[in-house]
Amino acid sequence: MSVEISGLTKAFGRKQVLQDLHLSIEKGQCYCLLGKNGVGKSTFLNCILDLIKPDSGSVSIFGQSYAQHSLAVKQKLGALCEDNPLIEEFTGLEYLNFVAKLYKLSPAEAEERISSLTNYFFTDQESLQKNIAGYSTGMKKKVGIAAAILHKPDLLILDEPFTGLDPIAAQLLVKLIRSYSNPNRVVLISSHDLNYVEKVATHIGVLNDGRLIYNGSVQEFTMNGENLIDQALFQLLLPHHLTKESNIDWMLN
Ligand SMILES: Nc1ncnc2c1ncn2[C@@H]1O[C@H](COP(=O)(O)OP(=O)(O)OP(=O)(O)O)[C@@H](O)[C@H]1O
Repeated sequence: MSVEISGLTKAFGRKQVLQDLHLSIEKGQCYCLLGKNGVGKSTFLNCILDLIKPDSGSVSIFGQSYAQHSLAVKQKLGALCEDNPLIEEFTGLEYLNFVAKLYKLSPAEAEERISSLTNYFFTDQESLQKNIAGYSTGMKKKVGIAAAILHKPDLLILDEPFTGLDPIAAQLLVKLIRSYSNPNRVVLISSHDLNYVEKVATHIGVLNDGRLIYNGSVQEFTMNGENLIDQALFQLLLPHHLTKESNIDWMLN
């Protein structure tokens, strides 16, 4: 059983963002979705999360669909969305305890998991006692990631998880994603931070013009490590760019 996406299509007005997209992600994979700005990565993840209704197509998560098993499916997934909505009037700790209650964690489980995640991610524990409204973007992101992972979801979806994190926090997140990945779970990430993608991905998907123009293992994508992921991506998306005449010479002098 895996995450199966079949024939997913979505347009906003006249803009066709996703076109008949098919994808199967197996348990054990850390699948990283790449592509240029505005190509539809967040739209795709939001369709998988049932936050956006596709125009057509279906999503099945470990054999279950939202139409038939909405609650059961939602209990199996955890997500960091791109806009990372939190309850800003709460403190970081209040918010995490609130999420723990939503997922019906016992008080002991909640306490253990929240304290381990906050100790892991936050050097400044005092800030967790303050309202989220005053947090920096990176601090909010760390709270969002902790909230997504608290109930140990089988499917963890992280939209741009590295953006806004300082290099220390980003490295900690790499370690956390690697520890979290196991043969019974699926991790699905959208990211532009290819240095970090390189460290966590087992599989790569490249979205362009509404379709997946690449879907396969990292080894295949990088030709067994001959290329870095950014080189492979550049070759795929802009093969002629490097040889084209530069039109930015005006800024040289
Ligand atoms: N609610 C919406 N209404 C209208 N257009 C939308 C909406 N959401 C997204 N779009 C459009 O759909 C396209 C895909 O947006 P999306 O945010 O999915 O791209 P992305 O690949 O995640 O981009 P980025 O890498 O910049 O975050 C864009 O052209 C965007 O303007």
